[in-house]
Amino acid sequence: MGGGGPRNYSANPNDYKLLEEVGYGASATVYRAIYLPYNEVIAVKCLDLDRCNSNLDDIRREAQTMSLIDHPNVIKSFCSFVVENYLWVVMPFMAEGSCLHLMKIAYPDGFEESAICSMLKETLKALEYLHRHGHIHRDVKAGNILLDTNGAVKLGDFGVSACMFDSGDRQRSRNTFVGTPCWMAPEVLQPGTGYDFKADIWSFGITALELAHGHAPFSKYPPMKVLLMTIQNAPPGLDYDRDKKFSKSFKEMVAMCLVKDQTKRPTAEKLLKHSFFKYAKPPELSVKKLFADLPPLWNRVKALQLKDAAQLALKRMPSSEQEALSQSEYQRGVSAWNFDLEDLKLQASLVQDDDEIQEIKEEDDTIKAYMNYKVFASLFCGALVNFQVTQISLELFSYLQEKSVALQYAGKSTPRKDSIASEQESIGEVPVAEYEIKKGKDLESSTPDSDHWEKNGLKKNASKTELPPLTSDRDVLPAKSRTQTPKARQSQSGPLMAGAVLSHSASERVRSSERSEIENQQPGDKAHPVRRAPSFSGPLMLPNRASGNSLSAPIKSSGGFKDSLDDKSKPNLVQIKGRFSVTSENVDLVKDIPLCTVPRRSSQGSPLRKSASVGEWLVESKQMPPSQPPKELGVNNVPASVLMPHLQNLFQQTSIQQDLIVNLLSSLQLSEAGDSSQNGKLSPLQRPESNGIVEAAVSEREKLLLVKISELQARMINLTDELTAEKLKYWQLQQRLNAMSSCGEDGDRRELES
Ligand SMILES: Nc1ncnc2c1ncn2[C@@H]1O[C@H](COP(=O)(O)OP(=O)(O)OP(=O)(O)O)[C@@H](O)[C@H]1O
Repeated sequence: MGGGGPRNYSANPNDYKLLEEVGYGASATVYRAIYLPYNEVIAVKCLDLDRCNSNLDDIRREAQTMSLIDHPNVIKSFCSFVVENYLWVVMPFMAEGSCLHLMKIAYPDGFEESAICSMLKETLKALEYLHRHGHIHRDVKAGNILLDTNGAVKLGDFGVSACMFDSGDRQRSRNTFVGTPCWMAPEVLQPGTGYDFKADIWSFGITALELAHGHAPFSKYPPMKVLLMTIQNAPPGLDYDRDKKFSKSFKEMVAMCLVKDQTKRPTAEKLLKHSFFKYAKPPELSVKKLFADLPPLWNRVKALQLKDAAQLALKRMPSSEQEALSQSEYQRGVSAWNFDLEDLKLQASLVQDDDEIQEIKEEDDTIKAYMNYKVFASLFCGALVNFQVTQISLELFSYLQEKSVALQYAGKSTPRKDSIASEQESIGEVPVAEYEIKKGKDLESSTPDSDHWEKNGLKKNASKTELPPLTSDRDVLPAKSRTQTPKARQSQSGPLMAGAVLSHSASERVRSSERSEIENQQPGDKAHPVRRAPSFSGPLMLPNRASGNSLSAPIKSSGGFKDSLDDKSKPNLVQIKGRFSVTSENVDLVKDIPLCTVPRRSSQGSPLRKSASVGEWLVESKQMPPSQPPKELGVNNVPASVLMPHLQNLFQQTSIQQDLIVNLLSSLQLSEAGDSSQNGKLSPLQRPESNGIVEAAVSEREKLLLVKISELQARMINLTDELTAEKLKYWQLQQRLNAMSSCGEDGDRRELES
């Protein structure tokens, strides 16, 4: 597919030299790149097709649509083509990144009104154009408003990632939607009501609040709560007291957008005439100055990623789970939500209030929480809950494994081990404090190692032409950026034409199996290590982003999006709670990590197990000498802030173990004393014997007690194993039930169809 711009861009990946990563989303990583024939800096968005499950013909169609877009405020694509399992989309490089990035790095409390006004006006122009041409964007948010060095503002994420999730099925009524809950209009969240381009106006209003406050309303809540609040609460808005610094017209404009009744929301065209936009300054004046003193985009992105990684590492501490999940999701600006609204509402109805969420938080025990998820899911085992969060569930498992590994001090390999290591390595190299932007420029000193590409099995451009500096003296490559470069194992590339697309379709059909493969791939084989960093709060890497994100969906009047017709493509969900779910695709993982993540005692003897009685992890001190540092944690490289909670955790567990032994000892002593007195005898300890005899008796007694303790421990292990086995059986039964229920539904549907 040739470019629609004044120049043509080839579909040969060798003509492109990928440089630094400048952004990442749910299923794509964006790179600054050079188009070698023109020596021109461009952006390449590498969309991981394995992470999307939509019809590639639709992708082609949407990509074509995107190339036809011609508006100064909408990012267009020059061309797009498939490189192995990635769709490369070539587009103009927006050197200052997204508004979200800018806020995160330098304006955490939002921008001043004049800048917001300019940004919003440009965005609104883009929406007006898109709506006029029959498109809904569906993902308007600060993360998709892109800025150029001259202050130009463009709406991004149009039709590319969006189209990926919008299969041809969208013409049929369906019930799934992809978007970001905080920005989603109530009618979008309410199945059956249907929505149209006015949904973009709601998102636009939310984006206005986001730019004003530095975060979207409800962003600190988990998605189900956001869903409920959006539907049930009064619309958010600028507060007349709290937001004193903002003008009345700004407040009014926002209020007009955030009306629940979509028919009462203004069109983009009408909104552009609102008094708020009347005196908007040109963005070259109001926006350009915002990034005057900032380091280059890629260094900002790198700093944010490192900060994010550090936060994620801290978040692994169980106490901060829930909120952190939501926050990080939001902070990463990712919109990979895909859920069946009916089912999600079912779940949401169970999340009654903050107390309940708090309860989960306070359990402070991921294992326990995981079991709650199982119970939760069992309530719905017949209902086929389709909250597809395969990646997150894998990450949850990985996290659990990591937690076990960290506690074990043993070198057992886990699927995530390498990514943790690399994450920790990064953290170790750049202290958390340095992530702050005030030191962001330090990152510029990191330079790339050109062999690194090849070492990592990543794409290295065929051309070795040395290029003169292309943008500015800021064009310094960060050392690690290439590890995030997508691989092109074979250059099976070419324009995104039917042939290429169809040839790829075969791989699409085996995506489920590939997904698990992806999770198990070797470290050097990773295309996006940062994006896949183990995290509770990472994007929902969905196997089936089957609808929704595209602005190129034809404008539909109310009434669509009712039936979910793609249940078959959805893996059976086994456990679910919030964003965590275990699908049948995870069965192997589940087996690898025994249910409840209670490590079975292997022939070598696992040093870690779960006590059936105290519900806490017991660690056998013999097998985990305190002096030995945990290998996986890479003590030397991990900041104390990251390590401390692990150590505290460990300390706590060791104390519990000690307490348990002391209690056992005293209770045994008591019972023996009782036995002896009952027999009318003094216990050996009470007999007036010589010291030597007493000592011998005491040591004999200690031995006995130790034997008893061992017996008790062995019993506990057996009980735990039995419990695990029972849980496994229970889970298998649940699986069967699910299968039966989906068979029944299929049968019903076929009957209805016939
Ligand atoms: N042309 C571009 N120039 C510079 N940076 C870009 C460009 N396009 C995207 N980015 C950056 O990359 C990030 C991710 O891009 P994009 O939103 O298109 O990916 P995505 O996978 O569709 O994300 P999501 O769907 O989660 O919003 C953006 O937030 C932005 O910071």
